[in-house]
Amino acid sequence: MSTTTPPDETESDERDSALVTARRQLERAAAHVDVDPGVVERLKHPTRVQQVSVPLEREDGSVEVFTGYRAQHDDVRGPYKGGLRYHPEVTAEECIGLSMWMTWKCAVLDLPFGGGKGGIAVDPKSLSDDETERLTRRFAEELRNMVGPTKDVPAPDMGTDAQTMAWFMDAYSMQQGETIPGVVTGKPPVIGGSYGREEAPGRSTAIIAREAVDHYDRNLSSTTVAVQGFGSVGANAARLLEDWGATVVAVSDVNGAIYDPDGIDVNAIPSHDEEPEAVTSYATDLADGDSARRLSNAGLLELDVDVLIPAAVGNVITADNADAIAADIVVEGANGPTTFAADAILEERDIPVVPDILANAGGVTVSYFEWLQDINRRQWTLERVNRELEEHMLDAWTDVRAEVEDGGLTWRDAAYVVALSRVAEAKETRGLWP
Ligand SMILES: NC(=O)C1=CN([C@@H]2O[C@H](COP(=O)(O)OP(=O)(O)OC[C@H]3O[C@@H](n4cnc5c(N)ncnc54)[C@H](OP(=O)(O)O)[C@@H]3O)[C@@H](O)[C@H]2O)C=CC1
Ligand SMILES: O=C(O)CCC(=O)C(=O)O
Repeated sequence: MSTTTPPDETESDERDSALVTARRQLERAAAHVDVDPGVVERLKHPTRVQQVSVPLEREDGSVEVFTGYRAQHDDVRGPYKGGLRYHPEVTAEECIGLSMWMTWKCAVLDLPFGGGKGGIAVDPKSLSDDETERLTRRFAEELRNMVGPTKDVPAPDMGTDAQTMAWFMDAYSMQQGETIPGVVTGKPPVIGGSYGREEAPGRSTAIIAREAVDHYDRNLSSTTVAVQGFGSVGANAARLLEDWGATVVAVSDVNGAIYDPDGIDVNAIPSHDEEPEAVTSYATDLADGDSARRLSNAGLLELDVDVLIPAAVGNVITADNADAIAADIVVEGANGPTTFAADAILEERDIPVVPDILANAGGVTVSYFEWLQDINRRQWTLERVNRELEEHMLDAWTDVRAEVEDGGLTWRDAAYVVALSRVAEAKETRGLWP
């Protein structure tokens, strides 16, 4: 057993950074794994973090300089892997925490990757398409020495999409003097992207929610679901769960939520990439007599539903509202939606939280399929992608469930135990210490 002391669970702050939360989660899980404490200490820190200035010529001719980051946490199992986020609150500390979660996510899914994450502190809604392209191309130039198909492979995250990846790939390829599709994943299929990547994190969240419902002896057709966020993760998870028979009673965008106890037609609402902020404008467009009503994002989290899927930003379930969560099961579609203190409160209240590093891992799993397709210069069908994704998710679910059932662990601790064991074994086998 590790000699690492589990942290005090009563310490709480909803402003905890992703890094603080990720370190506490690691310390807690390490107490359940026979791992060298030196390895755990090393894994609390990234290998490196690059901060870059990204100058942008705005449409009016002025120049604005944005700050970008790329955090590389660990690569013992393979190249660093993880998304690029465009959001005003991106910081070095957030990228490090998110890169730690990528290390665990890739290990839970047994993918040959380590963890990375990056982004630019910018509001993407304030940029024209041309400005986003110029910003992305310059960011790719600044990161050119860090990234590459065998070194570090970025992908989409909040505020970025397939087009962003296409610009990044093109800028990198032009610098290298040859076309290198495998430098990023999540590209459009016409330039080496994989079918099914865009909906994959939502699909895996839906698969894991379906398995969790079954695990707790419920039937999907009598399951109510509330989903926060209607982007790549939230919209796709909501639509699939509805297709599979669940009743999605609430969804939200940045401005608020809509709620209808009889169910919302989630296919009728554009997702974030189709039309940002469409959920609340859909509510405004509802004809008189429709039963859907407006709710705040905080109100959505407290609905009495079978399954709650936070799929937008981090730190939304905190010590302040964990006592008010009325869902029977929480499935994390977003990265880091539950603070460390909230986790302890939900555990005390017997509300299972199926963690991000398992539930939303479909994104990086299909990124892995895309990387393989790029190396082999051969495209898979959507049917094959979805079939293999389903298999990978069910294998990971089975591995994590075994730790829950055999070890009496929470779902988060169980996922960490699976991941940390694999990372630690790789380090010991390679002789890389710490
Ligand atoms: N994309 C990916 O491949 C993966 C993403 N994730 C994680 O999932 C989460 C969502 O990412 P993704 O779906 O890609 O993001 P998108 O940018 O596609 O969509 C984000 C959604 O969240 C809404 N939103 C933004 N801010 C808030 C807020 N403060 N409160 C409530 N809703 C908000 C947006 O509303 P609006 O339309 O109004 O702007 C939009 O509906 C993030 O935590 C991300 O790290 C995890 C795995 C993979
Ligand atoms: O597809 C990837 O490489 C990573 C996606 C991502 O950033 C995530 O899973 O949080």
